[in-house]
Amino acid sequence: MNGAEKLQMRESKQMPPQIRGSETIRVTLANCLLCLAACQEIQEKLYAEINQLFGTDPRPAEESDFKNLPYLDQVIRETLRLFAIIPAIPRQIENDTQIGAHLYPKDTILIVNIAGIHHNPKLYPEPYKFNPDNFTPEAVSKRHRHSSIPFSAGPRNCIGKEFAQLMMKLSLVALLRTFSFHTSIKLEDIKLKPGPVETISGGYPIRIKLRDEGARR
Ligand code: HEM
Repeated sequence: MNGAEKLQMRESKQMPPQIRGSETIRVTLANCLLCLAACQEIQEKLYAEINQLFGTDPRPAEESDFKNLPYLDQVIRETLRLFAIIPAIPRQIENDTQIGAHLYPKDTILIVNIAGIHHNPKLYPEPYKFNPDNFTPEAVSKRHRHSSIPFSAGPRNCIGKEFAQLMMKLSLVALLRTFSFHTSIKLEDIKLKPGPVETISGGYPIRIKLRDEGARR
């Protein structure tokens, strides 16, 4: 079986279509723009990083640029922490398994609570605040490597992870170079709507402004 056939088989047998497609990217990008609109100082810090790299050069971003945009990476990782769009995943265990004080018999279905991990105050002291500094190299080095798992972990993790991150970075750079985003919504007032991909209930208003011609690159 070649790589494409394997991917097709995994897609058709395992996952609801929303989880494996562009829906995940669309929802995460919308969540990210809302976070940036609600936190202007973070949006401007990100814009400054992008502006410093591109200056007056009108060329579009490409993959090799992203090693020079560390704050962009932090912003996306923090968005996926705060809004774990796939908040939980099931796992059926193959053998009797001891976890802490509990012995789970073979075939038990356990739920990995991704959102619970991401909002654990022992890992993130202010779990409901949008704070990309949760993902500075220093902060990451102090936490367990599975303290942020929006794409799951292990051999069955998300096969589209790299593609999704690339698409989100390309889109955000293009959007932020041209527009600024504004809202009066407070992130703490947002309600989530459960589904295969968790979205924000009822939508939310964002004002999009064209950046000044002088500031725009
Ligand atoms: C922000 C974007 C995305 C997030 C947060 C995300 C998250 C996840 C998660 C949590 C899983 C479950 C893995 C598990 O059960 O351990 C998964 C599986 C999967 N994802 Fe994604 N995903 C995203 C984008 C994508 C994209 C763009 C594609 C396709 C190009 C994709 C393809 C898949 C496939 C095929 C699986 C099933 C893997 C398997 O069962 O072996 N995902 N994803």
